[in-house]
Amino acid sequence: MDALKSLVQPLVGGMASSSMVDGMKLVVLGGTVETARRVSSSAWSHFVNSFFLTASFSDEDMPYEWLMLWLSRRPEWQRSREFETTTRTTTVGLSARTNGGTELEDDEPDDPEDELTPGKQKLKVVFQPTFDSTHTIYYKGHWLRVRRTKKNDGVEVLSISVVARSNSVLKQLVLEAKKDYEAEAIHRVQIYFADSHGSWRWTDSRHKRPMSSIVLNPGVKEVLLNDARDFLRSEKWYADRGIPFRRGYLLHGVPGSGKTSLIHALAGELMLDIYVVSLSASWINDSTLTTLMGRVPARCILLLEDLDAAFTRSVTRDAGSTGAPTANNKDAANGTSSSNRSNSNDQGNQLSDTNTLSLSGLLNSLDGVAAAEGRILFATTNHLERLDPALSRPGRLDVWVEFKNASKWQAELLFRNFFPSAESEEMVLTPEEVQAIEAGLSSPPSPVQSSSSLSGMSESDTAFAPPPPTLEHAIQAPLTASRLAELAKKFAESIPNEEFSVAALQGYLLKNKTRPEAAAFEAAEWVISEREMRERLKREKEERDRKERLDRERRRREILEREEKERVEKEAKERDRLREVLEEERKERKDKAKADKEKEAQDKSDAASREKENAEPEATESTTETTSEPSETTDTQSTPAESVADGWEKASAGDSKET
Ligand SMILES: Nc1ncnc2c1ncn2[C@@H]1O[C@H](COP(=O)(O)OP(=O)(O)OP(=O)(O)O)[C@@H](O)[C@H]1O
Repeated sequence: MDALKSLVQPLVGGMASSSMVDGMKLVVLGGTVETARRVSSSAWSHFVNSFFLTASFSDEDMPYEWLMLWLSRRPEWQRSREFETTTRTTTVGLSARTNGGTELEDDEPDDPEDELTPGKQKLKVVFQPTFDSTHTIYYKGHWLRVRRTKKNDGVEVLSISVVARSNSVLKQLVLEAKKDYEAEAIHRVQIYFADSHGSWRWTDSRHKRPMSSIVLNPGVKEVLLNDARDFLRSEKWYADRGIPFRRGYLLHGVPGSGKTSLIHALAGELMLDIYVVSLSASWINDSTLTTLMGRVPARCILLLEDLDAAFTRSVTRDAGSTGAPTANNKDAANGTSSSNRSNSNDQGNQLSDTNTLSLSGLLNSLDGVAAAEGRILFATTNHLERLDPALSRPGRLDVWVEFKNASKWQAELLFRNFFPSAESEEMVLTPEEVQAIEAGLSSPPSPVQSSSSLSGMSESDTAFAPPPPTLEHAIQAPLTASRLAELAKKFAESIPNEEFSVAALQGYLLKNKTRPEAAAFEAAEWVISEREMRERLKREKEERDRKERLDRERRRREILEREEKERVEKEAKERDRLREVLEEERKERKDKAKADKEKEAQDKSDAASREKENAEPEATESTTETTSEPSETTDTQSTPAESVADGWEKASAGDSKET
C-alpha cells in the first residue's frame, strides 16, 4: 500500500487528499479483479475446447428425437432451474414425448368435460429447459454438458460435451437413446417424406394398423404379406443369383379402396418404416428422384404415390378424366425428357414447367446403379391405363394388384369389423352399464342436461335444448354374434356389388357408428340417395361442361370476328395510304410534265431567237415537232405504285362483291 501511495504521490503532489488515494486504490483493485475473472474464464473455455468432445444434433435429424426422449427421462433435465413453458396439442405417441416434456407436463387430472366435448383439442402445458441453458448430467462415469440452442433459421441444435479421451461415450449415449426410442416405437410406423433438396425428412410416427382392419377380397392380403416376408428373408438367394435385391408392388385401382391403408398395415406387420415420394409434387425431377432413391435405407418401404403423374404430369384425379396421352405424356412415354413441357400452358391441369420428370428418369431411379437394394417398393395409381409397360419389368414392379370398389363380401366384413359383438374383446362393459342397458335406463347424464343446469337454466328452458341422447346413442349394447352376422348380411345385401368404394361405405358406417341396426336397415335407402346424388352431380357437371364449352366457343368466335375486323380495317388503311401515294405521284408527274413543257418552250424560243439571229428558219421547225412526242406517252404509262393500288382496288372490289 505504501508503494501505491509513493506511486500516486508524485502525480497528485502535495494536494493529494487521502480520499483520492482511496479512490485510486479501489480502481486498481477492481481492475485487478476483472482481469483475473477474464483470464480465468478464457482459461476455462480454452480448457473446455481442448479437453471436451462435443457432438451436435439438429432437430432435422432422427438422433435429435432419440436424445430428446432420452433426456426427458433424466431427472437432471427435469430439474432445470430455468425452464420454458409451451403448449402443444396432446398427441398420443412419440412426437409428443420427444418434445422432452412428457414427464414434465402438468399433472392436472383430465377434465371429465373433455370426454363430453369430442373434437375439442386438448392443450397441455409442457415444461422444458430453456434454450442456451447448460445442464450437467452424469452418465457412465462421465459428466455430460448438455445445451439446447436455436439457430437464426429456427433449427434447434442439441450439443453434448464430455471430457473424455475418445468419443466412444458419446457414441454409446446415442446408441442407447436410439434403442430406447426404438423400444418405444415398436408399436408405431415412422413416416418420412421426400423434400425438394433430395433428402428424407422424418414427418410422422403413426400407430401400426392391424392387418385385420383391412378388408380385401380373400387371399389378397395374405399373398402380399407372404411375398414381402419371403423377399425380406431371401437376400442371400438374390445375391447368389446376381439378381438385384429389390421387389416392387403396384397397387392400382379406384380411389378409396384401401391401397394406402394396406401399405401402412404391411409396414407395421413387417416392422418397416415408410419413405414417401409424391410424384405429383411440383419440384420432383429426374435428378432429385435418383438422389432420393439412392438415399433410402436398406430395409424400408418406399412408397411412390400417384405413379401416373410421372407419365401425364396431370394433377387431376377426376374419374371422368380419360388419361388419354397428351403431347407431353407421349414424350414421357417414349422415354424422352419432358423438358418441352413449357408448351403445356393450354393444358389447364398440367403442372408448371419446373417439373421435369421423365419416364427414363423414373426407370433409372428404380433400378439404376444408384438405386438402393433391400427396399420394398410400393407404387399406387388410380389410372393404370396411363402407365408404361416398361414398368412391369422384373425388379421394377413385379406384382400388380388391382383394387376395385367394394364387393358384397367386403361390405359384410367391413360391417362386422365396424361394430363390436358381445364376444369381441374390444367392448367390455361394466356390470352397471349392462344393468343400465337391461333396465332400459338412459345413459349417464347427458352433456346438454348438465351444462344447462350449470348455466342456471330453469326446467322450462330445457325445452329449447336438443333432446337428450337416447340409449341407442349413449351406450351401444354389444350385439350378439348371431345378430351381428344377420345385420352384416342384411347390410351386404343392400349394397350393390362393386359400385361404392370401401371408403364410401366406411363413411356411411361412421355416420351410424352407434346404430348398427339402423346402419343395416337403412343401407338400401342410402344407396338410393347416393345414386341420386351421383346423378345430380353428374348432371351438374355435364351442365357445367356444356356451359364451359359454349363459353369457349363464344370466346373463340369473338376473337375470330375481332381479328377479321382488324384485318379489314388494316386493308382499308393500306388502300388509303396507297391512294395518297398515287395521288402524290400523279401530281409530281403533272408538275414535272408542265415544267418540261415550259422548259421546252423556253428552249424553243431560245433556239428560234438564235436561228433568227443566224437566219436559218427551217431547222427550228423540225426540232419543235420531234420534242413534243415523249410528253404525251408519259401521261398514259402507269407507275408501280399505281398498279399496286389498282390491284388493291380490284381485290377489295372483288371482296365487296363476295360479301
Ligand atoms: N379395403 C379397405 N379396408 C379397410 N379400410 C379401407 C379400405 N379401403 C378404404 N378404406 C378406408 O378408406 C379410407 C381411404 O383409404 P385409402 O387411403 O387406403 O384408399 P386409397 O385406395 O389409397 O385411396 P387413393 O387412391 O385415393 O389414395 C381410409 O380411411 C381407409 O381406412
